[in-house]
Amino acid sequence: MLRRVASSTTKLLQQLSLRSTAMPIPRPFSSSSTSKAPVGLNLPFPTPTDNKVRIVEVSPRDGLQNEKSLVPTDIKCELIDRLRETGVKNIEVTSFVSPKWVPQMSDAGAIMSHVRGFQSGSEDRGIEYSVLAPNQKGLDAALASGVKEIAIFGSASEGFSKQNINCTIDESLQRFRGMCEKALKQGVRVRGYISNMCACPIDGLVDPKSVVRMTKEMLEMGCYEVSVADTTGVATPDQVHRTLSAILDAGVPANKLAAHFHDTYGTAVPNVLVALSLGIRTFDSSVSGLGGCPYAKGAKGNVATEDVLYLLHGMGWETGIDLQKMSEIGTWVSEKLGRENGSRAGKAIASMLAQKKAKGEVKAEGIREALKEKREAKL
Ligand SMILES: CC(C)(COP(=O)([O-])OP(=O)([O-])OC[C@H]1O[C@@H](n2cnc3c(N)ncnc32)[C@H](O)[C@@H]1OP(=O)([O-])[O-])[C@@H](O)C(=O)NCCC(=O)NCCSC(=O)C[C@@](C)(O)CC(=O)[O-]
Repeated sequence: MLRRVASSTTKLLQQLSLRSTAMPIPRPFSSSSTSKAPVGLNLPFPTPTDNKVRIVEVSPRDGLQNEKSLVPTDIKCELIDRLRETGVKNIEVTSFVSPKWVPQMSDAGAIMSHVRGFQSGSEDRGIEYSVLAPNQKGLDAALASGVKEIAIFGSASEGFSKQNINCTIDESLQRFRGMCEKALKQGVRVRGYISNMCACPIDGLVDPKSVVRMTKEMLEMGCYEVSVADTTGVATPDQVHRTLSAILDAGVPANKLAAHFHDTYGTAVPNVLVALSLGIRTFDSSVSGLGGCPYAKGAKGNVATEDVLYLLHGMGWETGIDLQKMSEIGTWVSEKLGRENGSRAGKAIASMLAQKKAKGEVKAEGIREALKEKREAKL
């Protein structure tokens, strides 16, 4: 997400009547929009028949695509290797996009040849690896690299569509149709992404109708699921509720949707809760909250996987992912990239473990006991 979008302080700021700070604060939305506040939020606790949530770990792609310095390919491969040990079943590993615009992803072929190593051998643990493809050229390169799943990505707003993928919404849908046809014929699954589910950094507020239309078209053309994204992390839970409800009210089943939140204003975890309360059971997230929005200084990355896991596991939802291992990856990758760990849960867990270890009270793998002790101490 890129060049053509660099100085986007325009309509959204005007609509929000805010100072031209790095990112607009989305507070005035509710007064100016026609949205009705949700009547009440029923906390989404699991039941014996509905207790599983699927996490799509997007750190190798969305988490790294905006890193300023090129991350060495072997670090990316090690990140994937480590993620494989956590129990996560979906990893978005890279994207076949123009290296002119996203040099960080220019090693997509090398990443896929690493991934092919597990897919072809006995190492396959039922993990699905996906890659982004923006056009036929990207699709052909992805297919040649042996992918089994691609993700196409469009925007619910025209401004962003033109700047990110160099075409209008209509053109993008037409392009995606051809890509889907070709991928599906070769037995490759297709996932759809829709950016700017509530607001666009260029066009301002986004009409849910546009998100509904794109979701329906992407499903019709053969996407097995559509991930609806708050690209710049400005949406508040009422806005997310409004847009997701509009999609569901249009007849799209919740199990065909995923939610993809960024955490610029700290609303990503509450937004996960809202999506969960509406029946959505698939969430994209990035270890240690890696990622960032190139459109606005100060914008943060994807919602941190550790924060989502802490929320879900604490409420009784099952993800099959080991929070301790994920937190350790968060610490490791933050150090490798010279970044602060962007996960609150990850940092808290790391510091609790460090204290315990310093006192000789816990071994490296003893975090579950440490968390249990903490919980019992609270009771
Ligand atoms: C959109 C296009 C494809 C338009 O590509 P284009 O229409 O060909 O125009 P262009 O001017 O951008 O093309 C520039 C050069 O890239 C080449 N090119 C063109 N396509 C490819 C390709 N697939 N692989 C390799 N090279 C490619 C193309 O042939 C040309 O080569 P040149 O003639 O200069 O030598 C290109 O601009 C591009 O790849 N842009 C990058 C888009 C991108 O990666 N955006 C970020 C990911 S989306 C995202 O993060 C949102 C998401 C999914 O996370 C959800 C959310 O949070 O919102």
